Amino acid sequence: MIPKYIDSVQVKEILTWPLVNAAVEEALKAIDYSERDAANSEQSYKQQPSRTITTGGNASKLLLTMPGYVGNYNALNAKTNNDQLHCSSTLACKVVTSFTNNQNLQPPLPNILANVLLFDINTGELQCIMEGTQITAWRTAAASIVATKYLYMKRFPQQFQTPIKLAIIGCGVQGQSHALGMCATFNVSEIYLWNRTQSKADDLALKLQKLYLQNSMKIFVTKTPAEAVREAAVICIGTYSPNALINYDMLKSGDVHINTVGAGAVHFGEVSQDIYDNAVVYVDSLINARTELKDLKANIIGEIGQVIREDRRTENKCLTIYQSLGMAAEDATVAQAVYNAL
Ligand SMILES: NC(=O)C1=CN([C@@H]2O[C@H](COP(=O)(O)OP(=O)(O)OC[C@H]3O[C@@H](n4cnc5c(N)ncnc54)[C@H](OP(=O)(O)O)[C@@H]3O)[C@@H](O)[C@H]2O)C=CC1
Ligand SMILES: O=C([O-])C1=[NH+]CCC1
Repeated sequence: MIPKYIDSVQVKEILTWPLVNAAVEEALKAIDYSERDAANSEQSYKQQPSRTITTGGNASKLLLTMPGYVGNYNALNAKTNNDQLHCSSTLACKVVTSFTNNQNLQPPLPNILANVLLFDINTGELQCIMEGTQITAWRTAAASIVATKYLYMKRFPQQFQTPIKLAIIGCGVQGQSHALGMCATFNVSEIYLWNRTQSKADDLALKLQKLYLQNSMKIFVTKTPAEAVREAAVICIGTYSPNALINYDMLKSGDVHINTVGAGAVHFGEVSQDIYDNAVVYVDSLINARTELKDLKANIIGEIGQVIREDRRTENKCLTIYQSLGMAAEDATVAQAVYNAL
């Protein structure tokens, strides 16, 4: 069988926030294969060994391989208006590069470029190679959305309808997808945008203005990260900064939720140590956290998936962090949803 190639145009046509949020929530929720209860036929489970990171000459050029399996999960069917669930399994491997000089090329290329290999679950044949750059941008934001839903929005009686003030620190690919996904999913009353190069924050503000013309959402571009987070209840931060961009004194109170998805040489560092010192921290994957976050001094409570499975609530007034590394199971369920919809 010759595998199909599914390009970014085809992928983009299928991606919607309800579809991606649901697929990512299933991936996060699935229990680790080693902990599954074989007698429970209802249980979804996943296997995603620690990803490999290969340097392409130096630390600014990385290749990550991310294999993942999710079994027995509830998949939405995009062909039937996203509302019908069916039991599904998926096996995939994402190969993704992070080449941080790409943005300086003429014309520039995204720093993060990805492809997802999707396999036939019965025969192991390669079904398709799917362009995965958009999938990476959307699924990372979706994981932050799911984390915000469980770690922050559940504190309020009105839950997801509660108006929130949102800060976006870094308006690159991740900042943009976080802004668009958060505004599409939650009732964002005010959004504060900061980017080192201000023109990117201005462009994102214009895009949001056009999309939310009829809406009362207020949009601000700020000169500093401190101004952006001063009022914010939810903060999304996704940059390559090697130094912390926000610290504890900048926050409005200790009742804030932070999604941190990027960093410089390591997968953390854009948020200062005093924020970690005061926060309860959840990760997407403990397996990857054990290696990639081994130097992070933080109170890591566990995986966000456990909070979802137990429908557990965090305390009403606390500082929570969703420390995102990105995991293969998310890529697998989203790529499978796209493949099924074509
Ligand atoms: N957790 C996950 O699943 C994933 C994490 N990531 C991570 O997210 C981060 C962002 O990726 P992506 O959005 O694709 O990258 P982009 O290149 O699109 O954006 C990078 C952003 O970082 C900013 N930046 C870079 N250096 C600094 C600095 N020293 N100080 C302040 N801001 C800085 C850039 O600002 P400027 O515009 O001024 O250059 C830009 O806003 C990366 O760390 C990446 O590894 C990416 C994918 C998945
Ligand atoms: O999960 C992912 O795809 C990535 N995490 C960091 C760079 C890319």
